[in-house]
Amino acid sequence: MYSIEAAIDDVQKKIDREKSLIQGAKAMVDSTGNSEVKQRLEHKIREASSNIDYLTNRLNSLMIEKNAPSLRGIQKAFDEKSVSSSSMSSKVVNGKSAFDILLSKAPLNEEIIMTKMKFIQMRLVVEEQCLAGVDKIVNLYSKESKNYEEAAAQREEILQKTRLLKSALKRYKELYIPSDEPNSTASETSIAKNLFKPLTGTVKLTIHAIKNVDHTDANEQSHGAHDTFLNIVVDNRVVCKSRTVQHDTWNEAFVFEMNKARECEVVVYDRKPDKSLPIALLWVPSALILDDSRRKRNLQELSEIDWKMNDSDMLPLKHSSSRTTNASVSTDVASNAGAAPGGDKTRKLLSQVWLSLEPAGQICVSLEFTKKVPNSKVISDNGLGRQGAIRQNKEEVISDFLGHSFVLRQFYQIMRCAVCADFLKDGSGLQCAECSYTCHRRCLMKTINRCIAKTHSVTAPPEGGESLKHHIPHRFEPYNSFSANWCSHCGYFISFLKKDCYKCKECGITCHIRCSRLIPDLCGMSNDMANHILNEIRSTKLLTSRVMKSAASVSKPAAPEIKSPTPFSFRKKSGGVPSISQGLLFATQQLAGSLPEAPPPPRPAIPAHSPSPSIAETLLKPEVPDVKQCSSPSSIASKKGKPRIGLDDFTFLAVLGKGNFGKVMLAEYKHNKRLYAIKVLKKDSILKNNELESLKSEKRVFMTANKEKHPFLLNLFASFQTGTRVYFVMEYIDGGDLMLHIQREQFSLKRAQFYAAEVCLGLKYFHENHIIYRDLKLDNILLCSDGHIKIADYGLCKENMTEGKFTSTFCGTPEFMAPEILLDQQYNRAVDWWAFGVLLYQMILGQSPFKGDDEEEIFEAILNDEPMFPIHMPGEAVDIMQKLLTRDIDKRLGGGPRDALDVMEHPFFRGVDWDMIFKKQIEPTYKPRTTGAYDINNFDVEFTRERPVLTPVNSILSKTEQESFRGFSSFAGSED
Ligand SMILES: Nc1ncnc2c1ncn2[C@@H]1O[C@H](COP(=O)(O)OP(=O)(O)OP(=O)(O)O)[C@@H](O)[C@H]1O
Repeated sequence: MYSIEAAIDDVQKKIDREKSLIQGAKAMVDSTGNSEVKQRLEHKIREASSNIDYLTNRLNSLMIEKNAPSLRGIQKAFDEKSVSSSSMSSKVVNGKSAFDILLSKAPLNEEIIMTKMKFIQMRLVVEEQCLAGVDKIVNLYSKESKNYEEAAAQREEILQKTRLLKSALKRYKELYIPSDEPNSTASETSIAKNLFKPLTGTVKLTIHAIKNVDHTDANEQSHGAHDTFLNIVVDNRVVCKSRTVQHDTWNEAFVFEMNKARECEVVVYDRKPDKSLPIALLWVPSALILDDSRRKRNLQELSEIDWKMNDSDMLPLKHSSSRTTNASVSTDVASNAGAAPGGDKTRKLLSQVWLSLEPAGQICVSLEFTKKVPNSKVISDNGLGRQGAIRQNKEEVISDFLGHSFVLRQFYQIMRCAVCADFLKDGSGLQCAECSYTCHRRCLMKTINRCIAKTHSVTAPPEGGESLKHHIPHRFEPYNSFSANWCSHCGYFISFLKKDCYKCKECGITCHIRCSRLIPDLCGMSNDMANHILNEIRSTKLLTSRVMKSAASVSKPAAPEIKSPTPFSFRKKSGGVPSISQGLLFATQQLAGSLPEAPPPPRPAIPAHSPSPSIAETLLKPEVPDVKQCSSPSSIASKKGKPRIGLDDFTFLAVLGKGNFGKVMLAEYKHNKRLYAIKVLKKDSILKNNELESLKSEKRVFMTANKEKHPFLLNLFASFQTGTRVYFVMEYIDGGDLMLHIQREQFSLKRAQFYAAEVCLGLKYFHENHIIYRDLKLDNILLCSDGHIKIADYGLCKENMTEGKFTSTFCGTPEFMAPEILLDQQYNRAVDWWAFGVLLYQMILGQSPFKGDDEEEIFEAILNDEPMFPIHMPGEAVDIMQKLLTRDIDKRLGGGPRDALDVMEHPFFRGVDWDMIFKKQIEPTYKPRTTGAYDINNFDVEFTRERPVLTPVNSILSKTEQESFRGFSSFAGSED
């Protein structure tokens, strides 16, 4: 149990210890004549003094906690306030580097101690794994063989490294002081969480020198000369060796490739005639390089921006730009992006910086990194640019076993199998999508826990199956420790000192408190033993049933043998895991079984409506027409007398836009010459990407928008389909989207506020109708000719999201995705308010709050960086953005039960008459210029220069697949 008195006592003892260390060292300094020994002792004195500083700080806060706990709250509130009110406060702006954790001069704090302990623990685990491997080799060969010798030497090296690491760990443990504040020190950085993120690129590492290391022969006689060399190790493979030097100075550069590598290590050796052993090491997990590379990029970009004020307008300008109009911002940005073909960019991460070696010493290095980003992942624009939305299909369930829905996952942490307690060596394993139970693929069949999501008891038997009747409950009690522990259920590393860990007093297993209810009551029984007993039960049962059967066969003729159902099933496809499309096909076949047979398809009609009929003819000829599609203008009226609509009724005039999912074209309705925007989606890609349900949902959301003719939501005129495509016929908004307009000119604060108010009402309506929009961005806000806006693109909407309901699909447009989506957590409508914050930031400041060269960097920025605001920006504007861009959903503006109302009441919207906004009675400050209905100047030339034709689709859909689109077509409210 934590007691402040005990903690104070503990810190005091630690301070005294450091003081006596200093005294001892000082006495030795006076008595030695060896300059190197002197230098090392002096370093030890400095180190102990810095430890005393840290410990004294901790002692002071403990005293406050003891004597005036109320002051602590005030202090905390003050700290928080000073962070939020400082508009320039940001990890990026402060220039904080991910390498700070390794800097030799970094003043100690709890975060550094915790992270270092985690680093060392992880490294120890890796060494442990290597040792196990080497041990196998040692046992395999005879003592005389060369392989044996090599393996034995390697073994000794690993043992020495382990000794060094353990001694470092001991040092940090001695400095650690427990705190009662929940999660005070345990808030892990993203680096600590994703230690094993793979990294691909080229590293240039220059080693300048080392100092203060414990050389093996540091005695009076050596006079500072040692034969020392370094190895650079990437994922346990030596990639570079340095030359041997005598005075710890190299100035040697090493260039090496990291290919999906997870760690890089510099190991310092003292060369000896018989064997050379490591004396110090530096461990750099890939996550550090990735994180620092991203921060450096953002710093560089920020340094190029000059925040200027112009009345109420904030204009971020680029130094390099001698622009007179805002339009050149986007040109600048675009050319900057173009400078990185293939996504390769070299970043100088460290320049002659001293980092800490473990267990003692420092190393001076310079580090450059050129990240290799696959072309497909490069974000083409550093500033504001179009970005398609992404939707990740749900991970494929590859096995249903004991109620678990196992998906194959790749982890970026060291994970432990819940069955055999061994590590997931290559980071891949099975995890239940429902309860997070994690195991090796090979251990699946040895699992004995049932998924609690499906039953109330973890050991309940499967239907007709066997179960263990043992109930020996674990005796769990809260546990805090420095040692590396993994959860016996979900397999994740248990964060140090997070007060969410249990350890069984009897058998010693550890788990998260939240996972403890999922662990079966089999204290003291190994998984192997449990399986053994289960097998015994099974064979006894089988034997008994055979005996019974043979007794019965004396009187009855033998019945055919019925195979007992297997308790698990792998969903198989030829050659392994089934594909999503196979799964879908299966689903649609199932669905088809419940649908009435469709009439045989009529002969395809050749449309005569396209601006280039010859192309259209060739394109459309092979199509299997829609079962309900009208084939000629005369068929506008259906059997029921309701009008029908089809491809023949439109003339395509121009391409207006393209997204990740479809293409939007301007089309003229032949019957009244009215213009519509038609979104065209290919059926085969809908099926291939498992997006049938979202297509249907998109249409239902259109219906919801149509229902009230909401002023700020795009309405649907009709929908129809051909054999290969589906079409949404939408009202045409001729002013273009806000992405185009912001690239033309910066919005004034007033203009941004006006658009934000209208968007806010659109979101409010969606949320009231239990829809989360999930794709708010400038590209999806269209500007009408009267200057008002309409929200478009309902492709990512999630319906039925009543209050308190959560969902989990990973989707959105990278720069706008809320942290909870990125963290794979369950999320709710608050994600729309996060995106609203990003949108507001972009509209007001003309750039994104979270930037990166690729998706990965953007995601890291969203999870770690604080957005920056110009110093002169009005307080309410900063405040609303900070409140919307709050990572904690419960604290996020709009995240509460009052939803939009809280946003509408924020001082940023002070003076806004929401009723007048809704009735469009506020005159917009800006109206897009158009010369007439057919003017497409408000659309990106990137799209409008394309020919408005439908490209050929080669695939032919089966009847069942066609059937799955039944019900899509509708016109003026009528369904097919
Ligand atoms: N009704 C419309 N009137 C005018 N232009 C439109 C209309 N609907 C869409 N657009 C234009 O087409 C572009 C792409 O449309 P949309 O966002 O619906 O496609 P998408 O494939 O779903 O895109 P994303 O990948 O962003 O989800 C829009 O950014 C806009 O410029």
